[in-house]
Amino acid sequence: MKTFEELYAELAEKARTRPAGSGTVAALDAGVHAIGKKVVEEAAESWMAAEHESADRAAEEISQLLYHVQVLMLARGIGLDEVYKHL
Ligand SMILES: N=c1c2ncn([C@@H]3O[C@H](COP(=O)(O)OP(=O)(O)OP(=O)(O)O)[C@@H](O)[C@H]3O)c2ncn1[C@@H]1O[C@H](COP(=O)(O)O)[C@@H](O)[C@H]1O
Repeated sequence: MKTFEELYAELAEKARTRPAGSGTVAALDAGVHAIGKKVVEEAAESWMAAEHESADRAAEEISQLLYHVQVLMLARGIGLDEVYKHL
């Protein structure tokens, strides 16, 4: 288990070191447009799971949404603080 902040730190490190086999590195290389499409796809899956499936399934889809949102942030060079200041 990891927190939102711990996942962001892990993904930022992947972006910096670019290890072979990293899905995050592949997503970053695909670019903002492709990442944005994944965000929308996972948002829809989160909505459908919340409406029609168990809370655990919805939580799983939401975790994937949060992952792709973080990848989008990294692709645009947006840090956690830049988002938090708007909360
Ligand atoms: N938390 C996640 C995470 N959540 C979602 N995903 C990606 O999002 C996809 C969502 O799964 P779906 O089944 O909904 O999508 P899919 O359509 O089957 O998948 P695709 O064919 O579109 O890839 C997964 O296949 C993963 O590619 C994630 N990929 C990585 N992480 C974590 O990110 C960290 C870095 O991962 P790597 O960069 O791969 O090393 C690790 O701690 C991972 O656990």
